[in-house]
Amino acid sequence: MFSRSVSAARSGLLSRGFASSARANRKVAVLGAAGGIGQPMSLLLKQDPLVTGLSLYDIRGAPGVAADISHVNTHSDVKGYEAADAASALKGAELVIIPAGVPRKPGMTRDDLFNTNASIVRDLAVACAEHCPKAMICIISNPVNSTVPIWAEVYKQKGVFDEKRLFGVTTLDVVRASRFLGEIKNTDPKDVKVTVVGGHSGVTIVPLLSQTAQGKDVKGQQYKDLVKRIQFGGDEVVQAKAGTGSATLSMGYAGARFANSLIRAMNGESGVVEPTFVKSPLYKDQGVEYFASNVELGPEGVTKIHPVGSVSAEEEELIKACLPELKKNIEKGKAFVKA
Ligand SMILES: NC(=O)C1=CN([C@@H]2O[C@H](COP(=O)(O)OP(=O)(O)OC[C@H]3O[C@@H](n4cnc5c(N)ncnc54)[C@H](O)[C@@H]3O)[C@@H](O)[C@H]2O)C=CC1
Ligand SMILES: O=C([O-])CC(=O)C(=O)O
Repeated sequence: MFSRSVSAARSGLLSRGFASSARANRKVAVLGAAGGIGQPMSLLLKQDPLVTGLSLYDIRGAPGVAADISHVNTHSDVKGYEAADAASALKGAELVIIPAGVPRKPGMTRDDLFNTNASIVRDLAVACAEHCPKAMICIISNPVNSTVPIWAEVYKQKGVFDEKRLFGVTTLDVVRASRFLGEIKNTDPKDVKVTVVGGHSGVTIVPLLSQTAQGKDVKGQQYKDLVKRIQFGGDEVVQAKAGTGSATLSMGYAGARFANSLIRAMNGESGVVEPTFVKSPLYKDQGVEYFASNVELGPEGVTKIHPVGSVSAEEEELIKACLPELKKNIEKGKAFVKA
C-alpha cells in the first residue's frame, strides 16, 4: 500500500478505486490542505504513484502538514505554502483540489455555509485564474451546487473559463451509495457501482439504484430508507461528530479517488468515467446549467457527458424534486459573483 511501484498501486487500498497507468509529471495543489479533509486527502495523494508533486496550501498550518507528509517514502515531492504564498503554491499545478472553507454543525444545511465559503472560493478562483488558469479544478468546498458556478463566473470574468476543466466533487455520494447498498446486500462494495446524479445536497442527490444489479430489486420502505441515507449521509456524520465538523476521512478518500481517475484520464487512459458535477446540457432546457452525471474524462478534462439513461418511476420523481432546488443553488452562486 505504501509502495511506489505501479503494480503495488493495483493492490491493497488502491485496488478499491485507485489505479495507475504510465507516469507523467503531475503536480497537484490542495487548497485547504491543513484542514479535516485536506490532511488525510493529501496523505492519500502522497500514496498515489501518479502524483509526482504535491503543493499544500492553507491560510494556516500547511508547511507543518507538508513537512510531516513529505517523510512518507513515495517518490513525489511535497511542499507547504504559507497564506501569502498562493502564487508559488499554484505555479505549475495541473490539478487543483479545493477543500478550503468551513464545515457544517448540527442543524445547518450546506447552503448555510454559503455566506462564509462563497468568498473563500471566489478568492481562490481569482488566484487560480492568475497562476494556473489551465489546471483541472476539483471543488469540494460546500455548498458544491453553488461553489462550482461561483468558480465558473470568476473564470468567465477573467477570460479563462474552460467548462471541460471544472468539476464539483460528488464522489462521496457515489462511495456512500456503494457502501450502503453493499451493506444491505451483504456484498463487497467494490462490486457495487451506483451512478449518483443531480447535485450535492439533500434532495439534489439522486442515486440511480434501478441501474445496478444489486439495487434494482430494493423496493418499498427499504428503498425509501436507502435513498434517504444516501441523500442525507452527510447529516449522519455531522450529527455523530456533534459540532466538531463533518465528513473528513471518507471525503479525503473520495477526493483522492476522484483525483486518481482524473489523472489516469489526463495520462491517456481511455474509458475513465466518473459521476461529477459539471456544466451540462442534460437539463439546460429547464434552466439547470450544472448537473452531476456520468462523465467520461480525458486528457483535456470532460470528454463526454453521458445521459442519465433509463430511470424508474421513483427516480423520475427524485429528479423532479432535485431540479428546482439545484437551479436555485446555481443561480445563487452566479448572482454572488455578478453582484
Ligand atoms: N463535496 C463533498 O462531498 C464534501 C464537502 N465538504 C466541505 O469541505 C469543506 C472543508 O471541510 P473540512 O476540511 O472538514 O473543514 P476544516 O475547517 O477542517 O478545514 C478547512 C480548511 O480550509 C482552510 N481555509 C479556509 N480559508 C482558506 C483560504 N482562503 N485558503 C486556503 N485555505 C483556507 C482552513 O484554514 C482549514 O484548514 C467544507 O466546506 C465542507 O462542507 C465536506 C465533506 C464532503
Ligand atoms: O454534510 C456535509 O456538510 C459535508 C458533506 O458534504 C458530506 O458529508 O457529504
